[in-house]
Amino acid sequence: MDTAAQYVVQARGIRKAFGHVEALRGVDFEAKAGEVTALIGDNGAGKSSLVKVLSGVYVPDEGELRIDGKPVRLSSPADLREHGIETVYQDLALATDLTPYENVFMGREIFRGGPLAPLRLVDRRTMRARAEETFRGLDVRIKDQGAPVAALSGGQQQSVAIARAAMWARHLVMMDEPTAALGVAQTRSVLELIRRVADQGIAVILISHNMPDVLSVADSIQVLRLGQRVASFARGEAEVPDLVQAMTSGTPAEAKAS
Ligand SMILES: Nc1ncnc2c1ncn2[C@@H]1O[C@H](COP(=O)(O)OP(=O)(O)OP(=O)(O)O)[C@@H](O)[C@H]1O
Repeated sequence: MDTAAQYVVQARGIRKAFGHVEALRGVDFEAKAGEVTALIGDNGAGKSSLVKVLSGVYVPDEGELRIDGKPVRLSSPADLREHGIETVYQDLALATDLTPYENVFMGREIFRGGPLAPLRLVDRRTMRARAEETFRGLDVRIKDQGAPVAALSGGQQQSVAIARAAMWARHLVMMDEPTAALGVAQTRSVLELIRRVADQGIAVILISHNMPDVLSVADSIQVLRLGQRVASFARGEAEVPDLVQAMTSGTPAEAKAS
């Protein structure tokens, strides 16, 4: 039986309005450790708004948010990091003139002699070694670790952003359309990377418009429509037409038990 404690993140009855627009109208949502949970829905269904609530960017008007079973109030993205939650946004937020390891540690640098050392010298060697260990652990292969991120392919840049999130996340990584700009081969390798991140015991929330991608990688698929969750499918329970049907005409009454 499902219990609150079994979920890394659990949202209940989340409401968020912007003036007269009700972006979220009592959304329920949950994600488990070690699983990829896809969040799908037509344009304007409320996916980005929900992710922004889960990442502390928006404070919900109503509803409850639990992390590891405990009620939390996230009111800034900094709160989120404290809870071990990372987000990979569409623009990746990489500094393209910096190397992969500098990006991994951007804003979280390690200093020689620790945080209280009189001379704040960045410990490049340790940072690079730790970042490379993370890349290896996730099988992210980057030919030239000393080159700026700008020199990498789109797929490799996406992989650096995902590996960075996975390294810092203790609980949850959220990814907004991570394969939208990629070709076929790069998409496949990023999907495999997403699977490996989940296999490390982290909960992954994946927003995607690409139904075959979602079906290939997700353990659970949750469908939003008009600011509400209208369906929830476990792996193997749905094919593309079922997803499209739920996205375009689902009603909460039709939702399968989640
Ligand atoms: N900051 C905002 N101000 C006003 N309205 C907003 C704001 N953010 C979202 N909305 C509205 O809330 C609704 C849900 O939008 P949201 O971006 O969450 O949907 P989405 O499912 O992510 O859509 P898309 O796939 O197009 O990104 C839409 O009607 C949108 O216009």
